[in-house]
Parts: sequence; structure tokens; C-alpha cells
Amino acid sequence: MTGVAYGAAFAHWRDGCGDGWRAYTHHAFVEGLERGSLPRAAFLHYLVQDYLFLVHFARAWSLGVVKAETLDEMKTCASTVDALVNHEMSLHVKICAEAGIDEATLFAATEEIENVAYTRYVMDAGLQGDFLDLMAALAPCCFGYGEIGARLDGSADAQTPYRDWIETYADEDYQGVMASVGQMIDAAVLRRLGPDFAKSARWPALQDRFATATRLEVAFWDMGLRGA
Ligand SMILES: Cc1ncc(CO)c(N)n1
Repeated sequence: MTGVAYGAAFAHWRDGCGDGWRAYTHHAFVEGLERGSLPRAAFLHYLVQDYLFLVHFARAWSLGVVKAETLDEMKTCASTVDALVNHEMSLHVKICAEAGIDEATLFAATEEIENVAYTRYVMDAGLQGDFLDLMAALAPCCFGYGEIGARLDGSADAQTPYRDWIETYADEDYQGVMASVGQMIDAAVLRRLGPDFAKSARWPALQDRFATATRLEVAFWDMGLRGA
């Protein structure tokens, strides 16, 4: 566990995942980024898939605007869509361009099944359920990369070629968006479930959504390691 705090709901969900959270945030792929030992081909394979992931992830955050009940929820969801499509994806476009992969090729790439499973699971959580179901499924992506970025910023090998990736997530812009997402989710949980939210009848189902999305993150790293 790191010192990054993204709110009370997240802390409950993370601790309710048991070893699953560590399997995600300390995955061999993450260690490869940290030490610089990750093969470039595996990184690029992951990055192309992650570009496609972010396209669908932005769609899911846009569904948050649709399912929101307050203007504050709408604002946070809209800012997150902006951060994804106008900022985070620039990293993918830049690194892939340097490797000779242009953006049209990225957009048209074939999705790996782990990518399809994850992104459509999140979208379905939001379509079938309400705003909280959607947030529980979106939370591991946001806060996991936030934790990884913050940790690796201090621990990564000075020689790692993945410094630009690490900095994207350690950056105060990304961390700032994640802090506001954490506050918004806490307020959304309080509004719908009350202060004893973790004892509410709905909590186990939300915990299950978070745990499933966390397992899908592990599968996404596995897919990256497997390579093209
Ligand atoms: C698979 C995955 N999870 C989370 C993030 C963070 O946005 C990302 N870029 N990719």
C-alpha cells in the first residue's frame, strides 16, 4: 500500500479485494517498467491496446455524465473524459509515433480479448446498473494507475526507458484528477448509501464490481507481457 489517498470508498474497495489489489499494482509488467527490464515489444503491444482501452474507457466515463444525479458528478465525469482523450492518450500517440505507428493505425488496431472483456464489462456495469455500479467498475483503473505512478516515480531505476510512462501517472495533473474523482465518488456514495455505506445492502455487489475490474486489470498486464 502506498501513501496516496483517493478517499474512503476506494480504501474499502481496495482492502476488500484481498491479494487482488497487490496482484494488479505489483504485477510483473509493472516491475518491468520500474526496472526497465520490460521488452520494448511487450510495452508497445500493451500501449497500442491501451490506446483502444482509453477510447472505450472515455465512452464509459461519458456514460457517467448520463447517469449522474448532481452537477458536481457531471463535472468530474466530464473532466475525466477530457483528461483521457486530450491528455493521457497523447502519451500513447507520441510513443507509438516514435515507433512508426500512426494514430489511424492505433485506432484501427484489433482489440485483444482481454481488452474487449475489460472495457465492455465496465460499460455493461454502467448500462445495467446505476452511477455507483459504474464508478465501482471504473475505480480500479483510475486509482491503480495513480498508485503505480506515484510509487514508481520514487522507486524506478534511473536507467528505465519507461520514465515518460511513469511520469504521465505520477504527474500532478493526473494525480489531481484522481483526487477529485476520489472526492466525487465519496460524495456520491454518501448521498446514495449514507455514512455507513460499507454496511449497506448494496455494498457487496459494488465490492464485487471493483474486484472484477481489478482482476481484469491483472489480465490486461498478462496480455501485455504475452506480447504481440
Ligand atoms: C488498462 C488500463 N487501466 C487504467 C488506465 C489508467 O487510465 C489505463 N490507461 N489502462
